[in-house]
Amino acid sequence: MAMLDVRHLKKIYTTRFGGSQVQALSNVNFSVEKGEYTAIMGESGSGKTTLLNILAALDKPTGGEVYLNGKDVTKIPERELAAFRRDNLGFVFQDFNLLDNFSIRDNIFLPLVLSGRKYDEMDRKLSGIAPRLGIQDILAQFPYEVSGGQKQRAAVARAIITSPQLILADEPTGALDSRSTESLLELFGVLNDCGQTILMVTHSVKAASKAKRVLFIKDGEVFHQIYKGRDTSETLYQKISDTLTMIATGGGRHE
Ligand SMILES: Nc1ncnc2c1ncn2[C@@H]1O[C@H](COP(=O)(O)OP(=O)(O)OP(=O)(O)O)[C@@H](O)[C@H]1O
Repeated sequence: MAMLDVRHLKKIYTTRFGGSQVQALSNVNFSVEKGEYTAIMGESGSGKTTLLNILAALDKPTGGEVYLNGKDVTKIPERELAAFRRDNLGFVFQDFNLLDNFSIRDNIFLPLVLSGRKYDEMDRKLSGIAPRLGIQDILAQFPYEVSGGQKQRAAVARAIITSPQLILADEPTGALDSRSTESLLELFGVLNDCGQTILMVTHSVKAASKAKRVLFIKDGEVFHQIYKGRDTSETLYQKISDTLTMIATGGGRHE
């Protein structure tokens, strides 16, 4: 059984007043096996964020199902959603989403605090991951006192401290300079090598070329996908660029 199974996903937004409708997703189908590292690409407005929000159970689809380890996340009752997300998913966002009034340490602890863990346990978990992320020296500092790259590393620590089934990343390198981008992508690679399943929405060909598989969304469907296989990141980079050019120039479906 696939870890994540997305079936016939459809999302139609209806504007509040005029009743005009936007079809953001028409029929999205794909699955992700445990341990995969997948990037999702597509032109602006192609429905990537909509898809990620539905996978994260932050929004409901108009139709279709999303199974995470056999459980349909679209059917989880509202009152169970926060706990479901906390127990199963790790999030990494473009703008880090750290709380300014919390130290880096407390930001990282937050999901564990919310699920009622003891301080000793939280501290033990953090000691296990902080050196790998290179953030041991900034744990007492506040988000506004550290660099963008450090903030994103703290956000990754917060995402993995609960040992989530799946990391969902939305444009994680979008606010980073090239050095921090490089280091974040390296970190995702290491996490994936250790078995972490990652799904990342990105506009960056560079970021996507570090994944093991790239899905392209167009017109609300999965239009094409590329597996890295034995290719180098450079070869994958070229294949992604070619596909994006084809999409932008209205090329035909490739599957
Ligand atoms: N809340 C909403 N109400 C109405 N339409 C929406 C809403 N959110 C998104 N849309 C529309 O749905 C479509 C898909 O949007 P979405 O944000 O998922 O695309 P995206 O691929 O993530 O774009 P980008 O790369 O620019 O972030 C777009 O046409 C967008 O205008």
